[in-house]
Amino acid sequence: MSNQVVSTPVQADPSHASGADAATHGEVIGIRGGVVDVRFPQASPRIHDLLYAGSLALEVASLLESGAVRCMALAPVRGLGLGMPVRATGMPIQVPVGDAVLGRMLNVFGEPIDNKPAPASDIRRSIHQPPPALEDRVVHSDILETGIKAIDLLSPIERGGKTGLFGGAGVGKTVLITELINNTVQHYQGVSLFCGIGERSREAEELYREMGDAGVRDKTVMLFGQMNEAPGVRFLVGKTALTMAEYFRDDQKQDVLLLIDNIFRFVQAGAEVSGLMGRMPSRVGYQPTLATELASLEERITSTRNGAITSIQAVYVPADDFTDPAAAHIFSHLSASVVLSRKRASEGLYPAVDPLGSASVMLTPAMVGQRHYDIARAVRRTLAEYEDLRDIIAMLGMEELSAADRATVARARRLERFLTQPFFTTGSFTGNDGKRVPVKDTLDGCETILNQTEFDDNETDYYMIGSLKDLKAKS
Ligand SMILES: Nc1ncnc2c1ncn2[C@@H]1O[C@H](COP(=O)(O)OP(=O)(O)OP(=O)(O)O)[C@@H](O)[C@H]1O
Repeated sequence: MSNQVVSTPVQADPSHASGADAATHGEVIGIRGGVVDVRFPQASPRIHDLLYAGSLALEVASLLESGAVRCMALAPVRGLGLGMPVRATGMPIQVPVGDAVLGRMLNVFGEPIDNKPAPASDIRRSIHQPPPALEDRVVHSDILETGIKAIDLLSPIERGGKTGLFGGAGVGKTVLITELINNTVQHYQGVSLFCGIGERSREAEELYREMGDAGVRDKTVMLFGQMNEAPGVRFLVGKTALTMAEYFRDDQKQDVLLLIDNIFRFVQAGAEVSGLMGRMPSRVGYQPTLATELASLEERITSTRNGAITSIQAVYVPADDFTDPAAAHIFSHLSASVVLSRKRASEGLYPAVDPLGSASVMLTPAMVGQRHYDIARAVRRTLAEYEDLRDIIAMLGMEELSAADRATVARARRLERFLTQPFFTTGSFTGNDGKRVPVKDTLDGCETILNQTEFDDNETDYYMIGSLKDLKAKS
């Protein structure tokens, strides 16, 4: 199964059949990793055109002098040599769109990697599209409930907006995005697209199986350009996903849920390509075109009068440094950010959502209601006060605290534990059955803890439960 995902078949060469003329023929004049230079003696192709050197697909990335072009290779360049002939197709990568791609696992060309025949769609679209015009965009003011307590309470997801799941290596981004798929896709009125960029093929395989088990594969499209694939593929697969999402939104007038794991790998692939293209690196070694490349993808993820694209994107944060230019740029595109903290993960407080670092534009009284807003603020305040008291507790012990501070600590520790939650997707290795908690129960639970004055119960009873009703069952 996993070797299905890792394979990088190339798109059937359309110029082959049509008998391309001399103007479409060039030769390889330079190879530098995944970047290939080609000279065309007559008319040179345009930016984004697809070329073929044998069966190796290339995409024109920039124009050089005297009919030469610089291209990204879309598969390993092994076997390619200087002087080899190259054919231009005269068009960009075009992928199938529409119902035929539903239930399928595809690559950057929209070709199957699930051992089934190619999607039978008459409609193909170029993967390079402009973002919708400003006047066509609409802002939705609706919340997508996830059933995950920490997210629904502190960083509600905007329907038609973009949410980022930020975190360093191994803090639970993939687990969280898989749980979000499990909790939202089944209840979502529309289609879902999952785009795997630069992650492990094993995760793709697991996801494919889980989608099948959850019975949601039929209204989901899965696209992969994984870790082992050429940087050009990792750079473009997000655009393939967007092209399919745009068709569902604009032509079929459907709402689309777009999940991306991991958008940082798109930036990273751009940096790899940029280095090979010979561009001077910019801050922290990133490509000088980071902001425009990211915008070319993010600006297309938007809602119009036709339908909404709600996107949830995992964002790897290198070395847990949130000032990293890639993380900072991605952050600026989002309406909600869920920050995962290594400290909480190391304490086993999963999902490791940082209550003080996570935020959402939806967390206002007008959007979530005054009660939700007040409870979220009180939870944050209590946890922030506990953070401040931690050093004193570490040095002097709990005994030195005033009665009021001791009550704050007791409430905060109960809140921290109450905001953990068993996941459906981790049930097999934690032994805890997953729980989907309605936001009403989350608010009731937090309110009860915030109003608590007697602390004779056991704080560990609050760990890994769903709503407070489970606490009674547990004790
Ligand atoms: N909600 C959870 N419940 C229990 N364990 C979890 C949970 N989330 C994460 N973990 C543990 O943390 C490990 C890493 O999680 P995950 O693969 O999601 O991290 P990641 O942030 O995607 O990592 P990477 O950046 O390396 O891809 C999991 O294999 C699991 O053991």
